[in-house]
Amino acid sequence: MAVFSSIGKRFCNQALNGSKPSRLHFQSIRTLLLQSASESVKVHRHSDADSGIVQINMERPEAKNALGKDMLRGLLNSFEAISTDPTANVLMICSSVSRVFCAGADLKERLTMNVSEVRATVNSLRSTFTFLEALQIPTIAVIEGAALGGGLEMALSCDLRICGEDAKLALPETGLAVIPGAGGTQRLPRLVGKSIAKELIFTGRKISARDALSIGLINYCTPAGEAYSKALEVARDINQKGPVAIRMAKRAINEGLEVNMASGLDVEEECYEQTLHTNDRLEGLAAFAEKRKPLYKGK
Ligand SMILES: C/C(=C\C(=O)SCCNC(=O)CCNC(=O)[C@H](O)C(C)(C)COP(=O)(O)OP(=O)(O)OC[C@H]1O[C@@H](n2cnc3c(N)ncnc32)[C@H](O)[C@@H]1OP(=O)(O)O)CC(=O)O
Repeated sequence: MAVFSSIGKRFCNQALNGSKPSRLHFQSIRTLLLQSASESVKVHRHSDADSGIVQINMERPEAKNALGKDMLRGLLNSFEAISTDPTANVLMICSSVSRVFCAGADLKERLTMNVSEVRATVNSLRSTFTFLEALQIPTIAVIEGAALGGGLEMALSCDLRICGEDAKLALPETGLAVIPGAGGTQRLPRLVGKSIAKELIFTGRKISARDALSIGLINYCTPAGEAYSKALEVARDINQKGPVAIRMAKRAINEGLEVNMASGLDVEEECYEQTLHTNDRLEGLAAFAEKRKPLYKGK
């Protein structure tokens, strides 16, 4: 489905949470509703100079964006569609629900499941977030309010995390007598180190955006309500770069960090090679020589 829409004032929950609005809240951001992946997941494409920026909005207010079956299916469908779209350059994952990014696993649905259904659901959460992490394009989690359990695990699967200062982040699963099962035990320590990750997972403690910034869990802590504006600024910056270069830089970093330095440098060489034969590389040099902005086509 493709419907022109404007996500202007309600593009993300920060516009609804009663906090002081930033200038950007009053801009109408023109987007195209590409896909209603499910009742609770909507995919928008930004237009004009921002085409290349794709945005997923989670919209399940009655359950604070908890990851029930419909939401999870919608997210996976969206990620799959974006993975095959050569014109998508950067993805922002947002919430349309006030004061919450995502409340994690759907605990009411979970109550009705037997052991094998729980196992299948957790496996599905884990594989969906692994798919998200493996997307070739940069991904940004835009967090205002609560990012808890599976909600934080989704954000951990993104490349960047940008939070309003009222955000609260936690992996509270041990308080429910389970462990973070959607990648949290693996991605959190890789990001913040073993010792801090253990403390956060053992205690389930909620931390503020400022504390999250200080331990390297997030990239920016903005004034409350301004995470979206900052994320859009970063997305616009990325969207203007050579698309093949951005994909190759992400691949080189992700694959290189899983191996030793010598093999990592081989990965870098292989990724550089992919940029060598693009018209965009020549366009970058021509634009420099002609003192103008480059116009990249992703080829
Ligand atoms: C991925 C794996 C595990 C997990 O993710 S475990 C889940 C971890 N998440 C939580 O423990 C969060 C629980 N929710 C809250 O702490 C709060 O609801 C909130 C998100 C901080 C919001 O608080 P607020 O006061 O604004 O709202 P309410 O608490 O009144 O909630 C409104 C409404 O939403 C329902 N709800 C909230 N969270 C969930 C949820 N996770 N699942 C289902 N429903 C949720 C809440 O019950 C209220 O509904 P009512 O019918 O109105 O009571 C690993 C693995 O998979 O195992």
